[in-house]
Amino acid sequence: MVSNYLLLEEPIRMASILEPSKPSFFPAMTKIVGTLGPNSRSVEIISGCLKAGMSVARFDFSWGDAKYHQETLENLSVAIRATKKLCAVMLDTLGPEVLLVNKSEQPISLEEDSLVILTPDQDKQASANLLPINFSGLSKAVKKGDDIFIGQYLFTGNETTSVWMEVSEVKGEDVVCLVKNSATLAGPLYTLHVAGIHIDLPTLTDKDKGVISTWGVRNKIDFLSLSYARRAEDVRHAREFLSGLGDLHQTQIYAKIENVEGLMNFDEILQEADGIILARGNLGIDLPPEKVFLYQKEAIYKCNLAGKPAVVTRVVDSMTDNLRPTRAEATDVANAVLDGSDAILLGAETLRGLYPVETISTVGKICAEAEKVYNQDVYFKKAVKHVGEPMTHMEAIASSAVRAAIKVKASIIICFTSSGRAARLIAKYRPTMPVLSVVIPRLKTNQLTWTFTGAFEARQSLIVRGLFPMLADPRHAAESTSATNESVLKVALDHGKASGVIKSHDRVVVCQKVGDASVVKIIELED
Ligand SMILES: Nc1ncnc2c1ncn2[C@@H]1O[C@H](COP(=O)(O)OP(=O)(O)O)[C@@H](O)[C@H]1O
Ligand SMILES: C=C(OP(=O)(O)O)C(=O)O
Ligand SMILES: [K+]
Ligand SMILES: [Mg+2]
Repeated sequence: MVSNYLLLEEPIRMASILEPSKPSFFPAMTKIVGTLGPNSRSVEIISGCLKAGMSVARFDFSWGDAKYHQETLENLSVAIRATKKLCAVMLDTLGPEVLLVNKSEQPISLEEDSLVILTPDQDKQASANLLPINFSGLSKAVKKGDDIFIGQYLFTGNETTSVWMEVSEVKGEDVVCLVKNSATLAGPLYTLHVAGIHIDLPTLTDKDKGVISTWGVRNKIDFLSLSYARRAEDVRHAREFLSGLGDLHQTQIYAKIENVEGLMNFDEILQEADGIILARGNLGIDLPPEKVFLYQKEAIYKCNLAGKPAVVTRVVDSMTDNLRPTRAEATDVANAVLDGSDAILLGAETLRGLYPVETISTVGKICAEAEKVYNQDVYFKKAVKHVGEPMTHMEAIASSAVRAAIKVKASIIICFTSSGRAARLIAKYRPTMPVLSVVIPRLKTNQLTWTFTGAFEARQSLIVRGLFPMLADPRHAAESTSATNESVLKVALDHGKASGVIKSHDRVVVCQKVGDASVVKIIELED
C-alpha cells in the first residue's frame, strides 16, 4: 500500500526506534557544509570535521580578510590529505549586507525605550546614541514604524546582544529609532536587518568582485554562495563575472535566498542558479514565524523537481554553546531531510561554536535516521509524473537506474559521468542507496596546454544528497573503449568493497555508456 504519509515503513514498530543504528561507511546521504572560522581552523579540528562528515567548507567573506581565510584554507588542504576525505570549497559573498561600523570596537550598551540615531556618516564614533552604518540609502528605504534588527553576526536570536528597534523618525540621511530591548553590542561585527525593504546595493559588491578574482581564482572555488540573491539577473550577472575568470567558469552558483524579495522571485532565480541556499537566518526575520515552514517545504520541493540541490541553514543554533541540540532543533534537522534537502549548512555552530566536530556528527546522525524513513516511493512517483512524457533519454535512464536499484535491493549505484550531469539526474530521483559517481576526466586544451577536467565535477557532487564522487585516473580519459570502461568499473567496485559499502554477493546497478548506447546494468558480485 502506498500512502502519502511521510514515513516509508508504515507503521514502524515503537521498539524499533530504540534499536541502535548500524555504523555505516558514509555518515549520511545528506551532506554537511561547515563554515570555518575562529573555532574551526586548526588542522586538527578541520580533520575532525572531515571525519565527522563535513564535505563542503564555507568561507564567509562577510568577515575576516583574504589572508585569514587563506591560512584556514591551507589547513583544510593539509587536513584533506591527512584524512583522505574530499571536501569542496564555497566562497560566501558579503553582498548587500548592512553593517554597523564600530571602529573602536568598544562595547555599546543600548537602553530599552531610549532613542538612537543610525547614520551613514562612517567617520562618526559609535555610541549608545549614535550608530554609524555602511549604507547611505537607509533613510530613503524605511518609514516610521518599521522594525530594524541589529545582531551579532550569525546571531542566534536568544542572545542579549541583539537589539530590536522601531523607526520613530527619518531626518535627512539619518534614521532615529526607539530601542525596544536593552542589549550590549560587544565584539566587532554587527549586521542590520530591516524587514521587507529593498536595499539598493548591488548583490555582487565591488569588495566581493575583488575577493572572487583574487582569493577565489587562486583557490579554484567550487561554489559561489551568492548572498541576498533577489532576482534571476543577480545570478546571471555573477555567472558573467565568473566566466571571465579562467577556471571559475566552472564554479557553480548557489543563490542564497535571504529576504522576501528573493522569495517572490524564487522560480526565476531557481532557473538560473545551480542550487539554492535557504538562508533561514535572515529570511526567518523577514517572514512571520508561522510562515517559515511553508516556504521551506515549497522551496525544497521545487528544487527537488528541478534536480537542483537545496541547502538548509540555521538548524542547531543552540549547539554553538551546548553539546546537545534542543528537541525542537533535532526534530527540525530530521524534518529538513524528510522535506528533501540535499545538505545542511552549519554557521555559528562550527565557526565560533565550542563543539564544531560534535555538532557535525550529531547532525549527521539525525540525517541518517531520517533518510531511512524518507518516503522515496511517493517522491519518485511525483518526480516521474512531473517530468512527463516523452522523457529525455537521460531522465529515462536515470529514473530507471534508481528504480532498478531499489527493486533488486542494490547496495550502491555506480554512475559514470564526465560533466556530472548523469550523476545529478540520478540523485534527483532520491535513491535510498549511495551513488558512486565515477568522474571520467576529459582532455581539454586552451591551445597552449592540455589539461584534464573532472576535479570540479567530482567536488561539486559533494553537496548533493547521496552522491559520493571518485575521480578516475586520467589514463582512462573519456574517449573510452569498453575495455577501459571495464577496468574503471573494477576500480570503482574495489573502492566500494574497500570502504565497506559493498560486499560479496551484493547487487550493484551501473549506469554507463557502451558505444553509443546508454545502459543500466545490474551486476551481482561474486565472492
Ligand atoms: N566516460 C564515460 N564512460 C562511459 N559512460 C559514460 C562516460 N561518461 C558519461 N557516461 C554515461 O553517458 C551518459 C551521459 O552522461 P552525462 O553525465 O550526461 O555525460 P557527459 O558527462 O558526457 O555529459 C550516462 O549514461 C553516463 O553514465
Ligand atoms: C546562513 C545565513 O547567512 P550568513 O551567511 O549570514 O550566515 C542565513 O541567513 O541563514
Ligand atoms: K555572507
Ligand atoms: Mg544570512
